[in-house]
Amino acid sequence: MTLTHTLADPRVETAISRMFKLAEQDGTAQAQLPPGALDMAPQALADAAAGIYMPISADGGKLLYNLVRAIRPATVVEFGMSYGISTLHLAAAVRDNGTGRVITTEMSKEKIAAARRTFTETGLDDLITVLEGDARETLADLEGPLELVLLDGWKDLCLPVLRMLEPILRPGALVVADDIDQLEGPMRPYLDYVRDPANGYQNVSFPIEDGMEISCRL
Ligand SMILES: C[S@@+](CC[C@H](N)C(=O)[O-])C[C@H]1O[C@@H](n2cnc3c(N)ncnc32)[C@H](O)[C@@H]1O
Repeated sequence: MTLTHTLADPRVETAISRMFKLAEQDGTAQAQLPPGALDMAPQALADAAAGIYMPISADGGKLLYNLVRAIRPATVVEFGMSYGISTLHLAAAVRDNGTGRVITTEMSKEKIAAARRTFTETGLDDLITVLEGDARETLADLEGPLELVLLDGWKDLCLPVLRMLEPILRPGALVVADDIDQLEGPMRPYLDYVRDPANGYQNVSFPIEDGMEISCRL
């Protein structure tokens, strides 16, 4: 007997491959960012980077799918949706769990419009709530407990967003942060925080492409 899963659903597989293919042009789009773009305010940077996918890696997506399958969270929260590649992996796992939902956040209107179309095309839209605007505001009143959080927005905001969600993380919750190798500089305050035993996390750096830090709330 062959068991199947939602990542193998042709609608989902096609959308993910299409977006990974388009993301191969990220380097060209990135070169068009104005000088000093990384010093821009979060919204201005999001608007300037609207053409850039910046996705998790293919293996990172599979890891997220497996984590969600194993944990069976009632709510998955994502900081930084972009065009929704990671969101589709999370939602596919929620679909296969038969329970749960994904709450994701994005501040680029262009990306939100495109991602909504993709979520509808893939039939996963009923599981995904897109919160539009700055995650530091849109996630501020979220109700817990949270069992799985993906942090993939602007790197300097990962720590503030984690600190905001920390009171509603349930013991054993996993927090996954992407790009810890490639963007080690901007991620430094976040990594220093979660790796300090005084702050209540058990960590592992997972060697997938640009590196993912997986932190378990104690
Ligand atoms: C690295 S990309 C996310 C990639 C996505 N997780 C994926 O795998 O396809 C980061 C995204 O986070 C968004 N973002 C950054 N800071 C944000 C904030 N404060 N609130 C909401 N979205 C934010 C950016 O606009 C950008 O699209």
